[in-house]
Amino acid sequence: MQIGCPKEIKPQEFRVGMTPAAAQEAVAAGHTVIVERGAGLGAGFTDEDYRAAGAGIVDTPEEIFASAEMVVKVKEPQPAERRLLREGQLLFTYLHLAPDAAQTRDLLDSGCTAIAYETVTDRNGGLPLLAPMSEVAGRLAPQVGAWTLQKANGGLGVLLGGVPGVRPANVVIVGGGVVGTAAARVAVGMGANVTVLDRSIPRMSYLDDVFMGRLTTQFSTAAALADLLPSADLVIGAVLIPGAAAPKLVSRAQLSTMQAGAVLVDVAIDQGGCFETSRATTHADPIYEVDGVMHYCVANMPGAVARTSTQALGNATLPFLMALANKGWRKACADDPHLLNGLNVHAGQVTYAAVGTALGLPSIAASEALKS
Ligand SMILES: NC(=O)C1=CN([C@@H]2O[C@H](COP(=O)(O)OP(=O)(O)OC[C@H]3O[C@@H](n4cnc5c(N)ncnc54)[C@H](O)[C@@H]3O)[C@@H](O)[C@H]2O)C=CC1
Ligand SMILES: CC(=O)C(=O)O
Ligand SMILES: [Mg+2]
Repeated sequence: MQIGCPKEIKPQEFRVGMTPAAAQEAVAAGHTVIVERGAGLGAGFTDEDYRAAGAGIVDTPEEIFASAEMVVKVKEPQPAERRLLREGQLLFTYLHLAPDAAQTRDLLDSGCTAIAYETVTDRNGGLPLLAPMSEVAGRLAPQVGAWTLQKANGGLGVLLGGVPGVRPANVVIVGGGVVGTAAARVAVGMGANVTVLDRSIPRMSYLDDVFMGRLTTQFSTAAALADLLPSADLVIGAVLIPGAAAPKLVSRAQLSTMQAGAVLVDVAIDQGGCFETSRATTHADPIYEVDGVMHYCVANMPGAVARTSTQALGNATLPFLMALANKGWRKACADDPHLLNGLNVHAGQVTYAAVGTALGLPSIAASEALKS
């Protein structure tokens, strides 16, 4: 199979879809890999590294999209990339379609087959291609929250860990999954007073066990969150209903109950955000203020630490990438129901129910797409 890896073009996105190690494995299995010139530089990989792995270097994204049977990326295709997608072409990347009607329409119109990293599952009920980036974004969330809390950035002027004689910051983490747990680990490590809200009792039981009294868990209801907001210094949004638009858990009216200069970090922004006032921002301009409350809503947080993130993502995607290349997407998905769960769009149809529901579009079962 011809596999193509273009340079990411989302603002300040320095990750790359394939590492030289992944290219080397694909080439060793008999596939052809083409990589756009400079695609790996932001993550620390030179064109020479890819050449040494047996990949070809091409100058433009047009060359990649024109000849690759499978395009491997990190972020959802941007409008200029969507114009290059072809009927029958396989796209393997993050998509986050539920909050993104324009992208969904373009993918449907292109006739491509698109497998979304974020809805591929594993046998433990996890999301193995989302998890590595959630580990990164979760660890970054208290770090960027602490930065935003600094006075010069519009924040309260509160140090997360406090100092002897002065209380630490109150950090509320909504959603105790992969992002929430990673965020809790760092926030606890920085000395903050941490509360994690979730609706899964087994999840809270796990957190209670591993943190051994270093944080508080609370069942997530509107009332519980309303109680915590007035004293919260930093609120981290980390909920997920897989494939679906994030539920809005803090309304605009509730911002007035918070302290001026308190900070919301909405990690769930890639699924539309879990605070009513969230709108996606970029690393170039990450924060804004609404009603006195600072918001950080970068949809590609792991791009900030592109070296770590590219390696972590590449480790997780490689087995699936190899299955897709070796068997073709139909057989790979027929053999692996977890990979089939990643199928979001095929030949002009939505193949993931939560995406169809969020956007008011008809959808077919992914298993039906295997037959067409
Ligand atoms: N902005 C960025 O750069 C990145 C964003 N993300 C996003 O972060 C979000 C969280 O991802 P993961 O932690 O991997 O998901 P996860 O599935 O591991 O955890 C989500 C948690 O939310 C809980 N939850 C669901 N509804 C809830 C509610 N109403 N209140 C409280 N908790 C609730 C679930 O029980 C689960 O424990 C996703 O939207 C993901 O796409 C992930 C990586 C990077
Ligand atoms: C998960 C995601 O959207 C990211 O890593 O950018
Ligand atoms: Mg995203």
